[in-house]
Amino acid sequence: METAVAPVQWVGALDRGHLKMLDQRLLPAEEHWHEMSTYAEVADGIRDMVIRGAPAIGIAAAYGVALAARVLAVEAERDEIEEKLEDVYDHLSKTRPTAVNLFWAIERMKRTVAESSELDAPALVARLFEEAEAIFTEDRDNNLRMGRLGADLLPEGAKVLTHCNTGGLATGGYGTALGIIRAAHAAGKLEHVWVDETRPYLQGARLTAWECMKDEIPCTLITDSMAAHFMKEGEVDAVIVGTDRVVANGDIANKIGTYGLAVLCKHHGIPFYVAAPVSTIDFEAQSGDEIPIEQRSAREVTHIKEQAIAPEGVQVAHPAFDVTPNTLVTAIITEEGVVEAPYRPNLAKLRES
Ligand SMILES: CSC[C@H]1O[C@H](OP(=O)(O)O)[C@H](O)[C@@H]1O
Repeated sequence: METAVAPVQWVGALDRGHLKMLDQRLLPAEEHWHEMSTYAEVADGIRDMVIRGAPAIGIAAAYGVALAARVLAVEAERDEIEEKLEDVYDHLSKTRPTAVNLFWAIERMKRTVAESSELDAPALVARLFEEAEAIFTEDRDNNLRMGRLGADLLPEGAKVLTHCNTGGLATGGYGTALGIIRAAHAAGKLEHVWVDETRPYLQGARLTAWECMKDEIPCTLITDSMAAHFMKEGEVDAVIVGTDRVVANGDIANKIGTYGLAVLCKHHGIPFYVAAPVSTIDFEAQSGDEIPIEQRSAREVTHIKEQAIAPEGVQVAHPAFDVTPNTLVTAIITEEGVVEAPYRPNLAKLRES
């Protein structure tokens, strides 16, 4: 039975309910859900990585817009709501810069408002909650399709290595790369998953290992520095990662450490697959050079929880993502199909989907 946990859940009636958000900073030790009723709370949750993962960030932002409209509708008429939502879009879009799903979801909510000019304020609020729910359920359905397509690429008895967390916690509740791993496991094709701990934020150790153990997927936690060794020992048949942004030429941004895995795969002749819903494709950006790379705090590198693991005042670099050139990508697995090089024309076909 699939036990993938969705990172957000709407609870209660639309007019009185709230958004539950699982605090992923506390996993695996504690499952704590925040109750959110304002877009500012949702924005803080995204910025502080209470919720993280490209699709999950987009879903949360969509609910943030709907919550904002609900508050505005108490006193404002429809047209004033549309005007005031501009500040909400701006506030949410400034939370994190790399995952394109955030901007994709905000734009989709903005388009929904523009296309609902005939609705009065209460009806507009209801329509926005409907759209946020659609973004959520479409993502999970896309994950399931992506999972099946990706699992078909793997050999029987596959030993797969993955990086960061791309499971239910990062999406609408099934996963992109971890969704493929889930599907392969369900099909009896998966022997083993090597789970990169993914320093410094430890999404692999804290989140992916937690999801795999809940689903009884055989996994081994390794430090990021061990990946090369296991590839050299012939213990890795494929690497599957998620992504925060695919651009028009097939370059991809993903959690820091991904580029190194792609180079290792090239050296060892191991397929390097990227799992990406179409919502993660930025068709406007032409190459990876255009992808904004989030720089996060020094403390996330120098401390684990409250324990310092480096001398106070040491200089720290913390790019949270890196860019892998399309030349190192074996295939991009989307819900619309498996995309191979040449990426620019083949990705462009997805634009109409
Ligand atoms: C389903 S793709 C998730 C993607 O997002 C992660 O970044 P973060 O944990 O900082 O939001 C990582 O890059 C994953 O591949």
